[in-house]
Amino acid sequence: MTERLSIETRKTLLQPLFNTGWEMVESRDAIHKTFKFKDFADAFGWMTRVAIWAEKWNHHPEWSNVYHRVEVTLITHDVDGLSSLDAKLARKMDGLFGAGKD
Ligand SMILES: C[C@H](O)[C@H](O)[C@H]1CNC2=NC(N)=NC(=O)C2=N1
Repeated sequence: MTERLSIETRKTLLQPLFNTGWEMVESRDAIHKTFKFKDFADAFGWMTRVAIWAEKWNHHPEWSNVYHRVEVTLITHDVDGLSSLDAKLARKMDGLFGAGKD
């Protein structure tokens, strides 16, 4: 069962993400990050890799792409707020982003 993050869990799960550039969205219990790539092919390649994990975990990002930039918002719609699934997907996105550039 998916639950909204407690105050305590927010500290342990969200703080490391804030350190990598994720931010709370104003007026919504969600997190946002802008990922910037070398070009469109890198951006779309990353989105494709993320999409496979999103499907596997049945947890999907709100995102948009313009050329080499991808804007991502993560929220758990079922609970209208942040759950551990958002932290898990955010970590995966950061990991795949780091893996894409040497
Ligand atoms: C029925 C299905 O399990 C739900 O709609 C899933 C699909 N993907 C989802 N993705 C996100 N981000 N939040 C959800 O609550 C969610 N729910």
